Amino acid sequence: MYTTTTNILEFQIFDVNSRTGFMPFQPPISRLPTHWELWESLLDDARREQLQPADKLGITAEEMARSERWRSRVSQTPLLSINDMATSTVLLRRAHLVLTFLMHFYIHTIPPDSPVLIPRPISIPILQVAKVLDLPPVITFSDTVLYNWRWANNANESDSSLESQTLFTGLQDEEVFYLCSARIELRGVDALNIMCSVMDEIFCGDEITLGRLTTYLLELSTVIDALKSLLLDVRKGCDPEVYYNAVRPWFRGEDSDSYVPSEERRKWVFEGAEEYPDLNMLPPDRELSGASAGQSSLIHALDVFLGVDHDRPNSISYMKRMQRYMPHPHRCFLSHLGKNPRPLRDFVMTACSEDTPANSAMKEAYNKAVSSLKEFRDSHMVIAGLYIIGPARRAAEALVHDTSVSSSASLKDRAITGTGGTDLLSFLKGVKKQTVLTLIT
Ligand code: HEM
Repeated sequence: MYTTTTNILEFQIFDVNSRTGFMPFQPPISRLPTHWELWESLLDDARREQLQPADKLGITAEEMARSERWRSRVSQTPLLSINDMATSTVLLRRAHLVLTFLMHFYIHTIPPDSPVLIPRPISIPILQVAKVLDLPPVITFSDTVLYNWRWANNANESDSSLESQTLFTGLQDEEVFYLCSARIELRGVDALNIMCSVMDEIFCGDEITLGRLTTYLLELSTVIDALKSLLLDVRKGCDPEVYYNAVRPWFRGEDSDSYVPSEERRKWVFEGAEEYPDLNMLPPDRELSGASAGQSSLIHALDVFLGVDHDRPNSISYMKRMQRYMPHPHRCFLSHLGKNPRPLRDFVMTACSEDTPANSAMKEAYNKAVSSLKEFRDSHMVIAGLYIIGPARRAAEALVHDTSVSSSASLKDRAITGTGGTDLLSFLKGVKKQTVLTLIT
């Protein structure tokens, strides 16, 4: 039997809140209880000591030595049990955040020519926590954004008073970057509620449905326009060079150095994982991508709802892959939304077979919402150019002029030819093209 996806109770099943959307209604905890204090204090140390990524251009011997001392402390930390948190989602989420921040500090401070071996005090608990949460053992959008905020100074619940809880660098640029996404998630709640109303309307399908649908779709377009403005606001406090050179390096995944051939990329080895065969929750292809707002369930929900199809015939699409990095209930929400037996686009197409003013108005409103999503993606491409492609080119040029022995000739060649810029642009263009193809002509 058809059940509507739309009421608040169903939202709750999928851990979606009618006021905060994919962000939890209560701010996440900012520190684990004393039993796991060792993890929190190692993270405090990493930030206090301002550890630097080992491949930072011009890193000093003193900075490398400081990182090495910190890594040695991590390796000597006792292995803490997660048994006492296994039934608490709130604790598990903070544990995933703390352990993945520790893990990324650990990995990215290892000299570029040394293997990546994640020591047991981190590898075992992160695999255990990731298994219970059904998340990969790598930093995700949920760690940096969804479960990483609080209201500033206990202020009112207004999105302008948000703060991040945990940062790699302590820089304002990093916080602005995370909060840009957080504000989009909160503003997007209106879009989720409109989706509910639209689906209810289609379900009822009475005479005044078309008029109401038209109004809702125009509202949706306005909300998506607001998301675009919030995205562009990232430029107000996040400097592109700082983002690219100081912030982004920390949340790179195993596959992030796209200019390095995959067979030459360093594998991340989780020490002791073979002793826990039931922990084998890594995706079959061992993919461990870094955190990305491409993992935002909100944008995926807009795609699914409007009928933007990213699926590919013979391979799993980027968007599908990113869903593995979303909290399990949100992944289920998207899947549920995708199974809606009365998809909006089909409904509009069917209605449009009959040429009436009401049908035309609805089609126009639908196309306006899709166009707003396309324009969001246009702006996103501008941002990607500003924050990644430009700084990547400049970093590659600096590397070429770097005379230090640490930068090998082949690395310099690769960096200049393959900053990922061409791939990135053609990928983002492809996603945009799918959005444009969704318009109903
Ligand atoms: C400075 C800000 C941003 C930069 C530099 C940036 C960069 C990128 C990059 C490089 C990708 C390609 C895939 C990847 O590496 O994961 C990507 C994909 C994506 N990003 Fe962003 N992004 C930013 C902000 C955002 C925000 C705030 C959102 C929305 C919450 C967002 C949503 C997406 C989505 C949905 C994709 C998948 C492709 C698409 O749907 O067009 N991004 N982003």
